[in-house]
Amino acid sequence: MAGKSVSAGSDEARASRESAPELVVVANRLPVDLEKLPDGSTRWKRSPGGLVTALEPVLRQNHGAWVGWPGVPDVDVDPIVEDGLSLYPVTLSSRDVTEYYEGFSNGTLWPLYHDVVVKPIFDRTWWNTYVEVNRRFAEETAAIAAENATVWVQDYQLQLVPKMLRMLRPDLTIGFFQHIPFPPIEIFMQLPWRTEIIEGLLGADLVGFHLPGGAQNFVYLANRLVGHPVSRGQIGVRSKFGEVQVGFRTVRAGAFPISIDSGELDELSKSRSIRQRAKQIRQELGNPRRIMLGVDRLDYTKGINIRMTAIQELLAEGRLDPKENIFVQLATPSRERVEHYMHMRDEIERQVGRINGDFGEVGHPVVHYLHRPIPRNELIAFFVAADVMLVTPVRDGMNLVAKEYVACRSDLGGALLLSEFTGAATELRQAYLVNPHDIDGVKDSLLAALDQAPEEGRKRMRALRRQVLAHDVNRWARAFLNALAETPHAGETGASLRR
Ligand SMILES: O=P(O)(O)OC[C@H]1O[C@H](O[C@H]2O[C@H](CO)[C@@H](O)[C@H](O)[C@H]2O)[C@H](O)[C@@H](O)[C@@H]1O
Ligand SMILES: Cc1cn([C@@H]2O[C@H](COP(=O)(O)OP(=O)(O)O)[C@@H](O)[C@H]2O)c(=O)[nH]c1=O
Repeated sequence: MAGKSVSAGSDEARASRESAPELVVVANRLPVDLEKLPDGSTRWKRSPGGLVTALEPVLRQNHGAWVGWPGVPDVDVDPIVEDGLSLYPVTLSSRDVTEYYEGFSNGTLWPLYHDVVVKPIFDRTWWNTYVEVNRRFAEETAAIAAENATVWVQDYQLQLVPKMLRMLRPDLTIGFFQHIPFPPIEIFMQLPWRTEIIEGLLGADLVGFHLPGGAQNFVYLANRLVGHPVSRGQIGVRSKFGEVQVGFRTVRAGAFPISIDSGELDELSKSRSIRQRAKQIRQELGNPRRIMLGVDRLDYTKGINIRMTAIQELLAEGRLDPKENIFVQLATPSRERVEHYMHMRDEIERQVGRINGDFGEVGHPVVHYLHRPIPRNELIAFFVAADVMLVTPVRDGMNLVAKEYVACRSDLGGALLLSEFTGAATELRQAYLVNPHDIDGVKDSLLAALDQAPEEGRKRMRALRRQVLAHDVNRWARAFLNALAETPHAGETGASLRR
């Protein structure tokens, strides 16, 4: 890759930075994945997940650069410029993928940060590779960013990058955003490398979280684990930031709930082609009275098994008629070589088989389950077609799908069943909010959502849409980047710091 062997501080590197990007996003994945086809050729396809959904439009509008992994191991790809967005691929070996991505990121940090919903694995080899790969991302970024550029590092896979990058390029303004929950102190303290992670994050000027609780946990840990003086007081949403004094630098921590391009989705969902496709989907499903929908990466945090259990029990109790109600679960394959994901898939597919075996008829299954990525327009048509959207994670940083469903319901139809344990639940208060651990509560709320009076449904959806349309992804990015630009420079300390 260009710039690879040039040291960040050399004259050559500085000269090439004159036309270099002023805004650089650094994320584990590029917004596109390289796909290897059976004939040996390759093509690019959109990467899964909400991080890409949120950041891609922002970066395109700002003609920025994106540093990330192209999604397959052992490929060396040249930088690409497409539609004003420059992509700088970082190569990961098969071993890196196993130990840094599947191992430390998704076998250690992911379950630890999601309430230890499955047991995290603490493996020193994985940690060492995590450090090594973080260093590579920092070096790649240091080599391409313009003088005094703004660099925005994303998510739990790259928590050491801010500190490493600051050491390589002290001229940069560095932001970090955590897309998954930042866990309660007692849980975080289990991590053998807890101090290194906090120190890594403290390399940033601004550390962002979806919710004030995450920011608060981080500020507390900066004091407890590293002994830095920190500010007191409650952290607000997009306001009232926490502060950590790191030598002469002030690091701020704040809450910035992420969102979607709601205006675009609203428009698209009203288009003739999407409306027609939504109608066709209902027909293809046999024109049932009511369609329930789930849309997720196949991840054990998403509570897909919980909604299946609720539906199964309601059918068994005769409270849900299998002739009138069908459930569509769209599940994108995710992290398929990680053991807990394999178990989850087996469990869900058993549940699908059992429900259809017990309650389906030939040609009329109750559950329609697709295990593949669904293209964006097709997803939008499903959102328009569905009567109740089921979002039941046991823990989720935000959950953009919940917001997307709302943005697509300009007809004020449909109902959103939403777990209290998603970031989205703090904003979408007029959803049917459920505790996913309380199956009876989930069942009752599901029936209430299915049977809601039309006026009640419209009232709820109107309020939900007001929230989602007013708080879009652009507002999120602007709020974060403006706060980053206003971060006090070295020496300008906050008022009330405590050790
Ligand atoms: O890259 P993968 O391992 O395939 O995973 C996909 C993404 O999943 C996670 O998404 C999170 O970010 C969303 C946007 O902020 C948020 O709504 C959701 O609650 C999170 O789970 C992960 O954090 C990303 O890094 C992954 O790319
Ligand atoms: C299943 C599916 C999803 N999408 C899109 O992916 C993101 C998912 O974001 P969310 O915040 O809900 O969760 P994670 O980031 O995965 O943890 C959302 O924009 C979906 O529309 C998709 O494009 N295709 C799919 O099949």
